Amino acid sequence: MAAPGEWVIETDDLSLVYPARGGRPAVRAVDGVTLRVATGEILGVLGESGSGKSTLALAFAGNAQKGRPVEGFPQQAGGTLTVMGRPTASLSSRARDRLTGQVGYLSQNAGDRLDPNLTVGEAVAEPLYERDRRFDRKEAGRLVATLVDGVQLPLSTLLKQTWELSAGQRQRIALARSLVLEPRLLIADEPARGVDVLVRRSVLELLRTLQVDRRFSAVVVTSSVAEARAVADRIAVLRAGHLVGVGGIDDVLDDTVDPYVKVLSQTTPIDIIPPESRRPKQHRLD
Ligand SMILES: Nc1ncnc2c1ncn2[C@@H]1O[C@H](COP(=O)(O)OP(=O)(O)OP(=O)(O)O)[C@@H](O)[C@H]1O
Repeated sequence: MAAPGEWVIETDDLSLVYPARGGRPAVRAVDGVTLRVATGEILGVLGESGSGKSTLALAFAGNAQKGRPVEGFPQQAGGTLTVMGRPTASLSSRARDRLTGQVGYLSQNAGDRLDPNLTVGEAVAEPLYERDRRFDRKEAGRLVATLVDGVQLPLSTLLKQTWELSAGQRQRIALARSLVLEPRLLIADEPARGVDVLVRRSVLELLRTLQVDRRFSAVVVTSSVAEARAVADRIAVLRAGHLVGVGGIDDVLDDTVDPYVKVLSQTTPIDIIPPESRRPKQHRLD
């Protein structure tokens, strides 16, 4: 258990709302969530569709505020959220930009959203130049090559256009891109959702390997116990915006009386990676 001050994310009774817009009623997507993420751990977030996982991930990446939010982002309607020591509710826009720049965010479809006009090398390096137009080219090349190697793709990939890659390769490149600014915290929202089941696991295992090597903290939204086991130290389970379990995976699955968690806990054993196999030894190149 981490000592006080070693939490990279802390929420207390956090509620997140999408305000009413254009005739649509307001939606309370997250309701009264209290949890903490320790420095250096990966917290997996599980829950059925619509339970509030993506909304929580957006807030953890620094995108929720007290005032009226940008379209698509939630409003912090109650409670507190502190990310890397900074309460997020009423940051100035400059402080918010600084925070969102320090947190890596990987969305479900990040691979598909890579600019098709860029080479892979340019796509991975782009955040460096968005932050500092005069960033040293040699240093950028070194960082990008290390990351592309880290996501288990050959360096020849750097010269390809992003559209030339498979969906799984694109998602790996998106993972590399989300790490190029060397974030202390990565928020990954179902980072392998769009890719097929086998490749999906390899993306998650890669994320785990990179996290061990680079020692960042992470919150990873996943859709199955197997994926959570492959990647997370602890899990938090959401149901209809409420936190219904948090802790070690087996403890949460054993202890709960929540019907959704019960269903999760009955996932067939074949779907579950045994602990001794969690550290990937080899990666397939897809
Ligand atoms: N931009 C938005 N505007 C209004 N309501 C939204 C918005 N995004 C999500 N919601 C609503 O908030 C609730 C939680 O959605 P959220 O996407 O966080 O759930 P989720 O657990 O990530 O679901 P999924 O697994 O399907 O991605 C749902 O009722 C959803 O309809």
